[in-house]
Amino acid sequence: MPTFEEARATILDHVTVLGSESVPVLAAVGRVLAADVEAPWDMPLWDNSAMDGYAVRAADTTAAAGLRIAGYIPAGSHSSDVVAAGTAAKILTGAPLPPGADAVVPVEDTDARDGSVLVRQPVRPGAHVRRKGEDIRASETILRAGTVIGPSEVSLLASFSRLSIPVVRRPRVAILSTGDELVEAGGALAPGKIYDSNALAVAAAVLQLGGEPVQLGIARDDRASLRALLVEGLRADALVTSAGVSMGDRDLVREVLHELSVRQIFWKVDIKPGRPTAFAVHGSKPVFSLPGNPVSTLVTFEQFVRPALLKMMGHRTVLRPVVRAVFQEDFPRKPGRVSFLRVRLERRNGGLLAWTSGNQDTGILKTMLQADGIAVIPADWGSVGAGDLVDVQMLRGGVEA
Ligand SMILES: Nc1nc2c(c(=O)[nH]1)N[C@H]1C(S)=C(S)[C@@H](COP(=O)(O)OP(=O)(O)OC[C@H]3O[C@@H](n4cnc5c(N)ncnc54)[C@H](O)[C@@H]3O)O[C@H]1N2
Ligand code: MOO
Repeated sequence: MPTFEEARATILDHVTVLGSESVPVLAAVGRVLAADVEAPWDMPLWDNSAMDGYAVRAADTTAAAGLRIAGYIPAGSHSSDVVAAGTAAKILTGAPLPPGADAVVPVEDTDARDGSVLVRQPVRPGAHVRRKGEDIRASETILRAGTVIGPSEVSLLASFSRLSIPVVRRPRVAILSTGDELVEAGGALAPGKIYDSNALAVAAAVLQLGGEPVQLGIARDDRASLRALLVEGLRADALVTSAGVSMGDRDLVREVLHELSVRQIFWKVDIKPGRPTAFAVHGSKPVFSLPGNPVSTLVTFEQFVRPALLKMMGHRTVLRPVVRAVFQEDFPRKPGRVSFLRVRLERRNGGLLAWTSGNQDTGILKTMLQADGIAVIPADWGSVGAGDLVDVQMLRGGVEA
């Protein structure tokens, strides 16, 4: 049976980055650039003023002489009139520097009167001038493949009028619930039946990381039903099933997958919850069989499916940030397997404190809702005590304002 780390590493070894597609820049937000982007031209395109003021010859400003105002260049216009010795041109921020000028004097450092301007302090050549190409040079690589597209990247692309870019495809993730007890949410319940919450929970998790969920519905605990839906699911980029993988005599998922030539890589991981998790591949497509208890489904998705899908989408950062926190209670446990504890976090005096969010049974969904993170307790630890330092995977970013 693989350890937690072995299982996660094995999964990541078996998945590869999907192909790419060209999409509009706004549709690319949060997605991963699939090819380097080069600057088509210099940025700025030409020398221009960084201030509202006067374009001058720096040499003219050494004597406190008045310069005749010989032109006006607002943003959006340009002038090819040379700024001759003893003259200045009024200029606004962003406007191209006129020929002859080599510096800009901000308006607040001048006194203008009767068509001429007095510069109070000498300025050096280049003062308040944004040089052609000072930000970016033509043909420079401005974005590297692997970059996650956000507002700064979009700003850069828009400044070059680049409206579409190649990004890694979003995985289509087929989702299958299994079990005779399940009824699709919205349907009528009968004795012994419960609503299928896992399918929507997994779909939500897939959406949250940028994938495209494909709902297959519910397979019954018989071979024919499972087979039909699993075949359909294997057409997607990845398949996630829930339930039907433990010891019950009706836990048929792995058997039917095997009949469909899906190669099992492992079954069962040394973790709690989530031990019956299975991982298999169909060609290069990953197939995750998660345990059915809704908390186990969410926790194992988080630990195994999320990093794999992020890798398929080209992300290099596939794991949650981990923080160290001081545990605030006693949690009895025996050494053996890694435990995932749902914890609340609080920042006090610059340090992080962690409490369990309540009952840790896998039948208790409420404590998943109340968790800020998942504390990962190493396999060889015994009981966790107040004061112990624990590593916590952050499920939500940011802090309350
Ligand atoms: N003899 C053993 N029994 C069990 C073991 C074991 O090692 N030996 N492991 C237990 C653990 S741990 C888990 S987790 C479950 C996992 O079993 P399955 O993945 O086969 O899932 P089921 O038994 O079908 O269901 C478990 C539980 O979850 C509910 N469920 C299932 N699917 C959904 C869904 N889509 N939406 C909402 N709830 C769902 C189901 O009704 C059960 O209550 O096995 C233990 N047993
Ligand atoms: O995997 Mo079970 O996941 O411990 O509830």
